Amino acid sequence: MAVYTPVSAEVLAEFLARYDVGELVSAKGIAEGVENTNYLVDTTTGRFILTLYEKRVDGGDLPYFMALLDHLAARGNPVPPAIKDRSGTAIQTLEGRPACLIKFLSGVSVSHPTSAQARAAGVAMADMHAALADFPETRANSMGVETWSPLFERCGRSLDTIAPGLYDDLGFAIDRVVGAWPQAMLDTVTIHADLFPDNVLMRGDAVSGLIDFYFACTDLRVYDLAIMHSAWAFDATGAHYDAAIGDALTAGYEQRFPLSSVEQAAFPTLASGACVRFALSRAWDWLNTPADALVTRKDPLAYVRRLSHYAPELAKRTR
Ligand SMILES: Nc1ncnc2c1ncn2[C@@H]1O[C@H](COP(=O)(O)OP(=O)(O)OP(=O)(O)O)[C@@H](O)[C@H]1O
Ligand SMILES: N[C@@H](CCO)C(=O)O
Repeated sequence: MAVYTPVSAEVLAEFLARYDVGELVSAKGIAEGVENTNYLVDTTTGRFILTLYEKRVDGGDLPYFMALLDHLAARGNPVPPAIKDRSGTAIQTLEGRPACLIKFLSGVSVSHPTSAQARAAGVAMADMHAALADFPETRANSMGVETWSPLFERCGRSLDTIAPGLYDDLGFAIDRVVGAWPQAMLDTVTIHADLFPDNVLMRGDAVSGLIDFYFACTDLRVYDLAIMHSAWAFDATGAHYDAAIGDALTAGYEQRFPLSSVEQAAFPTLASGACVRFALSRAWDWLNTPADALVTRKDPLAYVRRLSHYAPELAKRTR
């Protein structure tokens, strides 16, 4: 589920009256997603997404995210900008939450992408990076390399309740990956930082939407590709790597940004960093979400297992 904050039809109709979008026809909560409340809203003029930002999105970051979406949309990237109301305001407050009405994009996110879809998604990421080259705003990565050790320590020995020995194994991996992090050697740009298959909408083999920019930040460009690679090229358990998908994704990206020898050499470390980052955020959520909550908890171990592919030297310490 992802409706943390209910919005009644009356309140929504009043909210929509600020915009030139016609009148409310129907609204229903969207089950996918875990971070924010999302409604699919139909009006007499079209279809929209209403997002109410929950705990993980800081309202103070919304102007950055919305400027980023406007920048990309203006350059032809398939992203959903927020709709502005009659006074030109995009970021609103609804039921005590920051909220935006967002352009609806057609397409579906695929759970098992084909090579052709992975290639198209790699091209779409490269197009996005090219379009962001002149985006002037910056935002620190709230899940960046310097946050991993503190978050790891906040999880603490409770990690061993997820799997015996996880505290020692993940701590070992974090030390190695952070120690080898190639920060100064690579381009720093604006990145999406969470371009999982569920954040790419597709129509057939074509990308029709890139969504969920709420981790977007200023960080290493090839780290964005590494995050995407780690998210797309494994089965759900994280134990099985699909080389055809990984290669297609990278080949699509390299049409525009061929990886230099330095980037190729850094890639396993960057991808291991992605494994650490998502293992940690999932572990934190796992430990802090009651087992009977309506939200489906994501498996941290699926990311720990991916480390064996990118960093076999860490494998003996991971499962
Ligand atoms: N602009 C859009 N156009 C069409 N569908 C959208 C749009 N934005 C969101 N959706 C739909 O809503 C779902 C949830 O959106 P989103 O991934 O942004 O939510 P979230 O709670 O931030 O999720 P996540 O767990 O991925 O962080 C998506 O899977 C997609 O089906
Ligand atoms: N994409 C993330 C969740 C949202 O940040 C994950 O699968 O762990």
